[in-house]
Amino acid sequence: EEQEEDVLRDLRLFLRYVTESLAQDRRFKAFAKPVDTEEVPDYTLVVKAPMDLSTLLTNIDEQKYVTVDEFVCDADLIWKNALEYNPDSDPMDRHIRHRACALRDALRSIIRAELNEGFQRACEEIRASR
Ligand SMILES: CC(=O)c1nc(NC(=O)[C@H]2CNCCN2)sc1-c1cc(O)cc(O)c1
Repeated sequence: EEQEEDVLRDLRLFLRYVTESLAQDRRFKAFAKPVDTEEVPDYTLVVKAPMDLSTLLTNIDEQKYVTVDEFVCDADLIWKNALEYNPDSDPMDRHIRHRACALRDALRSIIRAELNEGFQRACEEIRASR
């Protein structure tokens, strides 16, 4: 009902704030858009569930997420995929891994700093009721 839609609207605002904060950080440029599988043909052989910051924003607009944890599951794919696709000692692999770990930490840090416990619980109760 109305109160639930109010909570879910606030969730979308919060998730856009988190995603835009990451998208503005120059360190995370490589994670901004889907990896171009024409340019990187072996990418889909290694990475089974691609994800990027622009796709997160689309998912938010399409009301895919009812809790912060559901959003974090998708957001975590971005850095997990990068670690998986860049396992080697190659300088470029190491460079991308450092940025993937920075994204992992920035994501958790923004959420911990800005998320109200009661609000997260209200979202989880809506998820449980559906
Ligand atoms: C995001 C990601 O996982 C990624 N990984 C890369 N790894 C490499 O290029 C390593 C792979 N091992 C052999 C030596 N090269 S490039 C790259 C990337 C960077 C962008 O600026 C945009 C984009 O779409 C993808």
